[in-house]
Amino acid sequence: MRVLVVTAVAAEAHSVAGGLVGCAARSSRPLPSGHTVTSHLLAGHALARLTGSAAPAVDVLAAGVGPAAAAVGAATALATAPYPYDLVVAAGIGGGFAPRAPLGSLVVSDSIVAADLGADTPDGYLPVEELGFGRSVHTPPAALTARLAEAVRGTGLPCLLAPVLTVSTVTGTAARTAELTARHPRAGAEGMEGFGVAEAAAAHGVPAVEIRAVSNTVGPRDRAAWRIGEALDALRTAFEPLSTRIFREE
Ligand SMILES: O=C(O)c1cccc(C(=O)CC[C@H]2O[C@@H](n3cnc4c(=O)[nH]cnc43)[C@H](O)[C@@H]2O)c1
Repeated sequence: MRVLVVTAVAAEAHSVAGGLVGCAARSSRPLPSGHTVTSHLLAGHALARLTGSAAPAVDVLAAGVGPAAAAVGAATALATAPYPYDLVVAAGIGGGFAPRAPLGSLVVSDSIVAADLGADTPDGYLPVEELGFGRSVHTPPAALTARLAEAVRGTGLPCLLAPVLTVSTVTGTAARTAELTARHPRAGAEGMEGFGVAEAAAAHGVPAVEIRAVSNTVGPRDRAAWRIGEALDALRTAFEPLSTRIFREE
């Protein structure tokens, strides 16, 4: 399986790469945007065994913060890759919805939702579907997300299979948290890139999934409570079983 992992920032990309068991960076491919895709060959990867080539199995890209940067980075990587990808993963730290997704836990997306892609009206929020154009939800393959979540749980880390919201503005008030929770009662996490990555993947006919390691709780802003280091460690741990099990499949 060839996998493109898209993070926002380099620290997240390093955590992902650090979790890819038994491999180091093999090559890097600069994109016209100035970003770099770093390629990793998983040890014993079946494709490499078959071809004898150093074909990369997992490519990691730090594309920038926000859905637009993520979409541009992912789309450019997909369009310029010398081989087709089988899966795109949006990965990074994120806000967790309490009590479902505590600090340091993981959330695997059973849907990737653009939570602010719509219209505000006196009668409430309308998603783009109700405005008559576009889409605000991508649904990853259920069998794949179940296996990803199960693999992550095997590390001992709590892992929720739930909707992951994409927002352009980090939630920082109780009122906004309540609004999002009312609209998405099962939401596990929010981030700022997943929907952009999923749109790019969909344009290339490749399935996409999002994985968030919870660094902070969605709610009133409290910088002292952020656990970014813990979340980056959890992200690294989560990618270990993905690289030893799921990504090795043909
Ligand atoms: O200044 C703040 O209050 C604040 C709170 C949380 C996160 C930020 C960021 O600038 C990080 C954005 C970056 O990290 C992801 N992320 C992490 N936590 C959240 C969150 O609670 N809501 C949305 N995104 C989050 C995000 O994907 C970005 O890549 C600032």
